[in-house]
Amino acid sequence: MSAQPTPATTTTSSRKAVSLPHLLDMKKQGEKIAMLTCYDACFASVLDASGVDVLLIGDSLGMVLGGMPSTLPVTMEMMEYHTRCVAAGNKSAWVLADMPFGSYQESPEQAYRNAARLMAAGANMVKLEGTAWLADTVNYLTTRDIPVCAHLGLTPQSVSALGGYRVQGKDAKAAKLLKTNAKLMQDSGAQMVLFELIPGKLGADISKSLTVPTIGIGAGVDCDGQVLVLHDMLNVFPGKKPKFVRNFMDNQPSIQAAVQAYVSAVKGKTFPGPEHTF
Ligand SMILES: Nc1nc(=O)c2c([nH]1)NC[C@@H]1CN(c3ccc(C(=O)N[C@@H](CCC(=O)O)C(=O)O)cc3)CN21
Ligand SMILES: CC(C)C(=O)C(=O)O
Ligand SMILES: [Mg+2]
Repeated sequence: MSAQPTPATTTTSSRKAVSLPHLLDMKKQGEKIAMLTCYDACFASVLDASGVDVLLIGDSLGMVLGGMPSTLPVTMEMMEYHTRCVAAGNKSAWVLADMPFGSYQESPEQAYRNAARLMAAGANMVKLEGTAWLADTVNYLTTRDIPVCAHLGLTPQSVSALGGYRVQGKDAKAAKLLKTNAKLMQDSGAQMVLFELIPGKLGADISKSLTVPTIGIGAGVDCDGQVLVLHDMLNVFPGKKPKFVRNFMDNQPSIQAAVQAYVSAVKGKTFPGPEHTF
Protein backbone atom coordinates (compact mmCIF):
# COMPACT_ATOMS: atom_id res chain seq x y z
CA MET A 1 0.00 0.00 0.00
CA SER A 2 1.18 3.53 -0.71
CA ALA A 3 1.85 5.95 2.14
CA GLN A 4 -1.16 7.87 3.39
CA PRO A 5 -0.91 11.67 3.64
CA THR A 6 -0.35 12.93 7.19
CA PRO A 7 -3.41 14.78 8.54
CA ALA A 8 -2.83 18.51 8.97
CA THR A 9 -4.33 18.56 12.44
CA THR A 10 -4.38 15.96 15.16
CA THR A 11 -7.93 14.79 15.68
CA THR A 12 -9.40 11.45 16.62
CA SER A 13 -11.44 11.32 13.43
CA SER A 14 -9.55 8.25 12.29
CA ARG A 15 -10.09 6.31 15.53
CA LYS A 16 -11.57 2.85 15.46
CA ALA A 17 -15.35 2.77 15.77
CA VAL A 18 -16.48 2.69 19.40
CA SER A 19 -18.09 -0.68 20.21
CA LEU A 20 -19.66 -2.43 23.20
CA PRO A 21 -16.46 -4.40 24.03
CA HIS A 22 -14.51 -1.13 23.75
CA LEU A 23 -16.84 0.61 26.24
CA LEU A 24 -16.56 -2.35 28.66
CA ASP A 25 -12.79 -2.25 28.27
CA MET A 26 -12.75 1.50 29.04
CA LYS A 27 -14.43 0.73 32.37
CA LYS A 28 -11.91 -2.04 33.13
CA GLN A 29 -8.97 0.25 32.24
CA GLY A 30 -10.40 3.18 34.21
CA GLU A 31 -10.69 5.39 31.12
CA LYS A 32 -13.70 7.68 31.56
CA ILE A 33 -16.40 7.66 28.87
CA ALA A 34 -17.29 11.10 27.44
CA MET A 35 -20.89 11.40 26.25
CA LEU A 36 -22.81 14.45 25.00
CA THR A 37 -26.28 14.90 23.58
CA CYS A 38 -26.34 15.44 19.82
CA TYR A 39 -29.31 16.04 17.57
CA ASP A 40 -27.93 16.76 14.07
CA ALA A 41 -25.35 15.73 11.46
CA CYS A 42 -23.22 18.86 11.77
CA PHE A 43 -22.65 18.54 15.52
CA ALA A 44 -22.28 14.76 15.15
CA SER A 45 -19.30 15.39 12.90
CA VAL A 46 -17.78 17.96 15.29
CA LEU A 47 -18.30 15.82 18.41
CA ASP A 48 -17.02 12.65 16.74
CA ALA A 49 -13.88 14.43 15.54
CA SER A 50 -13.36 15.94 19.03
CA GLY A 51 -13.15 12.54 20.70
CA VAL A 52 -16.63 12.25 22.23
CA ASP A 53 -17.17 8.51 22.77
CA VAL A 54 -20.97 8.40 22.77
CA LEU A 55 -23.51 10.64 21.01
CA LEU A 56 -26.87 10.65 22.78
CA ILE A 57 -29.96 11.57 20.81
CA GLY A 58 -31.74 12.58 24.01
CA ASP A 59 -35.45 13.22 24.25
CA SER A 60 -34.22 16.48 25.81
CA LEU A 61 -34.36 17.58 22.16
CA GLY A 62 -38.04 18.41 22.79
CA MET A 63 -37.01 21.04 25.35
CA VAL A 64 -33.77 22.14 23.66
CA LEU A 65 -34.81 22.22 19.98
CA GLY A 66 -38.58 22.37 20.34
CA GLY A 67 -38.92 24.71 23.31
CA MET A 68 -41.34 22.25 24.93
CA PRO A 69 -42.04 22.46 28.68
CA SER A 70 -40.96 18.83 29.29
CA THR A 71 -39.78 15.74 27.38
CA LEU A 72 -43.26 14.19 27.37
CA PRO A 73 -44.51 15.55 24.00
CA VAL A 74 -41.54 14.02 22.13
CA THR A 75 -42.62 11.44 19.52
CA MET A 76 -41.06 8.41 17.80
CA GLU A 77 -41.04 10.38 14.53
CA MET A 78 -38.92 13.13 16.12
CA MET A 79 -36.50 10.59 17.63
CA GLU A 80 -36.20 8.69 14.35
CA TYR A 81 -35.52 11.85 12.36
CA HIS A 82 -32.82 13.13 14.71
CA THR A 83 -31.23 9.69 15.03
CA ARG A 84 -30.95 9.61 11.22
CA CYS A 85 -29.40 13.09 11.23
CA VAL A 86 -26.78 12.13 13.85
CA ALA A 87 -25.94 8.80 12.21
CA ALA A 88 -25.40 10.62 8.90
CA GLY A 89 -22.77 12.95 10.40
CA ASN A 90 -21.06 10.41 12.65
CA LYS A 91 -18.14 8.18 11.70
CA SER A 92 -16.92 6.39 14.81
CA ALA A 93 -18.78 7.38 17.99
CA TRP A 94 -21.31 5.04 19.64
CA VAL A 95 -24.86 6.22 18.83
CA LEU A 96 -27.36 6.01 21.69
CA ALA A 97 -31.01 7.01 21.16
CA ASP A 98 -33.63 7.73 23.83
CA MET A 99 -36.95 5.94 23.56
CA PRO A 100 -39.58 8.68 23.99
CA PHE A 101 -42.43 8.81 26.52
CA GLY A 102 -45.15 6.26 25.69
CA SER A 103 -43.06 4.25 23.22
CA TYR A 104 -42.02 1.38 25.55
CA GLN A 105 -43.97 1.48 28.82
CA GLU A 106 -46.90 -0.65 27.60
CA SER A 107 -45.17 -3.97 26.92
CA PRO A 108 -41.89 -5.56 25.84
CA GLU A 109 -43.45 -6.08 22.38
CA GLN A 110 -44.27 -2.39 22.02
CA ALA A 111 -40.73 -1.57 23.18
CA TYR A 112 -39.18 -3.92 20.61
CA ARG A 113 -41.27 -2.53 17.75
CA ASN A 114 -40.21 1.05 18.54
CA ALA A 115 -36.59 0.23 19.47
CA ALA A 116 -36.25 -1.49 16.08
CA ARG A 117 -37.27 1.77 14.38
CA LEU A 118 -34.49 3.66 16.19
CA MET A 119 -31.94 0.95 15.40
CA ALA A 120 -32.97 1.08 11.73
CA ALA A 121 -32.52 4.86 11.84
CA GLY A 122 -28.87 4.39 12.88
CA ALA A 123 -28.79 3.90 16.66
CA ASN A 124 -26.35 1.37 18.16
CA MET A 125 -28.20 1.24 21.50
CA VAL A 126 -31.46 2.52 22.97
CA LYS A 127 -32.06 4.13 26.38
CA LEU A 128 -35.17 3.57 28.48
CA GLU A 129 -36.16 5.22 31.75
CA GLY A 130 -37.56 3.09 34.56
CA THR A 131 -37.28 1.15 37.79
CA ALA A 132 -37.83 -2.56 38.54
CA TRP A 133 -40.82 -2.83 36.18
CA LEU A 134 -38.43 -2.22 33.26
CA ALA A 135 -36.49 -5.47 33.80
CA ASP A 136 -38.70 -7.66 31.58
CA THR A 137 -38.45 -5.15 28.73
CA VAL A 138 -34.65 -4.88 29.06
CA ASN A 139 -34.46 -8.68 28.92
CA TYR A 140 -36.80 -8.85 25.91
CA LEU A 141 -34.78 -6.30 23.90
CA THR A 142 -31.30 -7.55 24.79
CA THR A 143 -32.09 -11.24 24.13
CA ARG A 144 -33.19 -10.04 20.68
CA ASP A 145 -29.84 -8.22 20.19
CA ILE A 146 -30.90 -4.65 20.77
CA PRO A 147 -28.32 -3.16 23.17
CA VAL A 148 -29.91 -1.27 26.06
CA CYS A 149 -28.89 1.52 28.42
CA ALA A 150 -31.14 1.74 31.50
CA HIS A 151 -31.75 5.29 32.80
CA LEU A 152 -32.28 5.41 36.61
CA GLY A 153 -32.48 8.04 39.32
CA LEU A 154 -34.20 11.19 38.10
CA THR A 155 -36.20 10.00 35.10
CA PRO A 156 -37.59 13.15 33.44
CA GLN A 157 -40.46 11.26 31.74
CA SER A 158 -41.78 10.67 35.30
CA VAL A 159 -41.53 14.36 36.30
CA SER A 160 -45.18 14.58 37.36
CA ALA A 161 -45.03 11.46 39.54
CA LEU A 162 -41.66 12.49 41.03
CA GLY A 163 -42.87 16.02 41.82
CA GLY A 164 -40.16 17.87 39.87
CA TYR A 165 -36.55 17.50 38.75
CA ARG A 166 -35.31 16.52 42.22
CA VAL A 167 -32.29 14.62 43.50
CA GLN A 168 -33.13 10.90 43.90
CA GLY A 169 -31.73 8.26 46.27
CA LYS A 170 -31.12 10.72 49.12
CA ASP A 171 -32.10 8.58 52.11
CA ALA A 172 -30.66 5.15 52.90
CA LYS A 173 -33.78 3.27 51.82
CA ALA A 174 -34.03 5.03 48.42
CA ALA A 175 -30.27 4.60 47.88
CA LYS A 176 -30.48 0.86 48.53
CA LEU A 177 -33.44 0.50 46.15
CA LEU A 178 -31.55 2.35 43.39
CA LYS A 179 -28.54 0.06 43.84
CA THR A 180 -30.78 -3.03 43.75
CA ASN A 181 -32.50 -1.80 40.59
CA ALA A 182 -29.18 -1.00 38.89
CA LYS A 183 -28.03 -4.58 39.51
CA LEU A 184 -31.40 -5.85 38.26
CA MET A 185 -30.94 -3.91 34.99
CA GLN A 186 -27.45 -5.39 34.53
CA ASP A 187 -28.75 -8.89 35.29
CA SER A 188 -31.57 -8.32 32.78
CA GLY A 189 -29.02 -7.63 30.05
CA ALA A 190 -28.46 -3.86 30.12
CA GLN A 191 -24.94 -3.13 28.83
CA MET A 192 -24.90 0.41 30.27
CA VAL A 193 -26.65 2.16 33.16
CA LEU A 194 -27.15 5.93 33.34
CA PHE A 195 -27.79 7.81 36.59
CA GLU A 196 -29.31 11.26 36.70
CA LEU A 197 -29.29 13.49 39.79
CA ILE A 198 -28.17 11.18 42.62
CA PRO A 199 -25.67 11.78 45.46
CA GLY A 200 -22.05 11.45 44.32
CA LYS A 201 -21.32 8.85 46.99
CA LEU A 202 -24.14 6.64 45.69
CA GLY A 203 -22.94 7.06 42.09
CA ALA A 204 -19.48 5.86 43.20
CA ASP A 205 -20.85 2.94 45.20
CA ILE A 206 -23.11 1.64 42.42
CA SER A 207 -20.45 2.14 39.71
CA LYS A 208 -18.04 -0.03 41.72
CA SER A 209 -20.70 -2.72 42.22
CA LEU A 210 -21.55 -3.14 38.49
CA THR A 211 -19.50 -4.74 35.72
CA VAL A 212 -21.17 -2.67 32.96
CA PRO A 213 -20.19 0.99 32.52
CA THR A 214 -22.19 3.64 34.37
CA ILE A 215 -22.75 7.16 33.01
CA GLY A 216 -23.64 10.03 35.31
CA ILE A 217 -25.31 13.43 34.97
CA GLY A 218 -25.30 15.07 38.37
CA ALA A 219 -24.10 11.76 39.83
CA GLY A 220 -20.50 12.59 40.77
CA VAL A 221 -17.05 12.06 39.27
CA ASP A 222 -16.80 8.36 40.12
CA CYS A 223 -19.25 7.11 37.50
CA ASP A 224 -17.50 5.39 34.58
CA GLY A 225 -18.52 8.22 32.26
CA GLN A 226 -20.30 11.57 32.11
CA VAL A 227 -23.02 13.10 29.96
CA LEU A 228 -24.30 16.66 29.57
CA VAL A 229 -26.82 18.28 27.28
CA LEU A 230 -24.71 19.88 24.52
CA HIS A 231 -26.61 23.18 24.59
CA ASP A 232 -26.09 23.42 28.39
CA MET A 233 -22.30 23.00 28.21
CA LEU A 234 -22.13 25.43 25.25
CA ASN A 235 -24.17 27.88 27.35
CA VAL A 236 -26.89 28.44 24.75
CA PHE A 237 -29.81 26.91 26.69
CA PRO A 238 -31.76 29.81 28.24
CA GLY A 239 -32.72 29.98 31.89
CA LYS A 240 -31.33 28.72 35.16
CA LYS A 241 -28.68 26.03 34.80
CA PRO A 242 -28.91 22.88 36.92
CA LYS A 243 -26.09 22.62 39.48
CA PHE A 244 -24.37 19.82 37.51
CA VAL A 245 -23.79 21.97 34.38
CA ARG A 246 -20.44 23.62 33.61
CA ASN A 247 -20.10 26.22 30.86
CA PHE A 248 -17.29 24.80 28.69
CA MET A 249 -17.33 27.84 26.36
CA ASP A 250 -15.61 29.78 29.19
CA ASN A 251 -12.19 30.86 27.88
CA GLN A 252 -12.57 28.79 24.70
CA PRO A 253 -12.23 30.28 21.19
CA SER A 254 -14.61 27.85 19.46
CA ILE A 255 -17.22 25.18 19.89
CA GLN A 256 -14.64 22.57 18.84
CA ALA A 257 -12.29 23.75 21.60
CA ALA A 258 -15.12 23.70 24.17
CA VAL A 259 -16.05 20.13 23.23
CA GLN A 260 -12.38 19.08 23.41
CA ALA A 261 -12.14 20.76 26.84
CA TYR A 262 -15.15 18.72 27.97
CA VAL A 263 -13.60 15.46 26.73
CA SER A 264 -10.29 16.32 28.48
CA ALA A 265 -12.06 17.29 31.71
CA VAL A 266 -14.05 14.04 31.77
CA LYS A 267 -11.01 11.87 30.91
CA GLY A 268 -8.87 13.80 33.45
CA LYS A 269 -11.59 13.51 36.14
CA THR A 270 -11.64 17.28 36.67
CA PHE A 271 -15.32 17.36 35.67
CA PRO A 272 -17.64 17.09 37.50
CA GLY A 273 -16.17 18.83 40.55
CA PRO A 274 -17.63 19.00 44.06
CA GLU A 275 -19.53 22.14 43.01
CA HIS A 276 -21.45 20.06 40.39
CA THR A 277 -22.17 17.17 42.75
CA PHE A 278 -25.00 16.48 45.22
N1 LIG B 1 -31.35 21.57 28.71
C1 LIG B 1 -31.63 20.49 29.43
N2 LIG B 1 -30.68 19.99 30.26
C2 LIG B 1 -30.93 18.90 31.01
O1 LIG B 1 -30.01 18.46 31.75
C3 LIG B 1 -32.19 18.25 30.90
C4 LIG B 1 -33.14 18.80 30.00
N3 LIG B 1 -32.83 19.91 29.29
N4 LIG B 1 -34.36 18.23 29.83
C5 LIG B 1 -34.65 16.95 30.45
C6 LIG B 1 -33.98 16.84 31.76
C7 LIG B 1 -34.48 17.78 32.85
N5 LIG B 1 -33.31 17.91 33.67
C8 LIG B 1 -33.16 18.68 34.83
C9 LIG B 1 -33.79 19.91 34.96
C10 LIG B 1 -33.62 20.68 36.10
C11 LIG B 1 -32.84 20.22 37.14
C12 LIG B 1 -32.66 21.05 38.38
O2 LIG B 1 -32.85 22.24 38.37
N6 LIG B 1 -32.20 20.43 39.48
C13 LIG B 1 -31.86 21.12 40.73
C14 LIG B 1 -31.81 20.09 41.84
C15 LIG B 1 -32.92 20.22 42.83
C16 LIG B 1 -32.66 19.41 44.07
O3 LIG B 1 -31.72 19.78 44.81
O4 LIG B 1 -33.35 18.39 44.27
C17 LIG B 1 -30.47 21.75 40.60
O5 LIG B 1 -30.17 22.69 41.31
O6 LIG B 1 -29.67 21.26 39.79
C18 LIG B 1 -32.22 19.00 37.02
C19 LIG B 1 -32.38 18.23 35.85
C20 LIG B 1 -32.21 17.21 33.08
N7 LIG B 1 -32.54 17.15 31.67
C1 LIG C 1 -29.93 14.23 30.04
C2 LIG C 1 -29.76 12.95 29.28
C3 LIG C 1 -29.26 11.85 30.15
C4 LIG C 1 -31.03 12.56 28.57
O1 LIG C 1 -31.67 11.57 28.83
C5 LIG C 1 -31.51 13.46 27.49
O2 LIG C 1 -30.74 14.33 27.04
O3 LIG C 1 -32.66 13.29 27.09
MG1 LIG D 1 -33.61 11.60 27.99
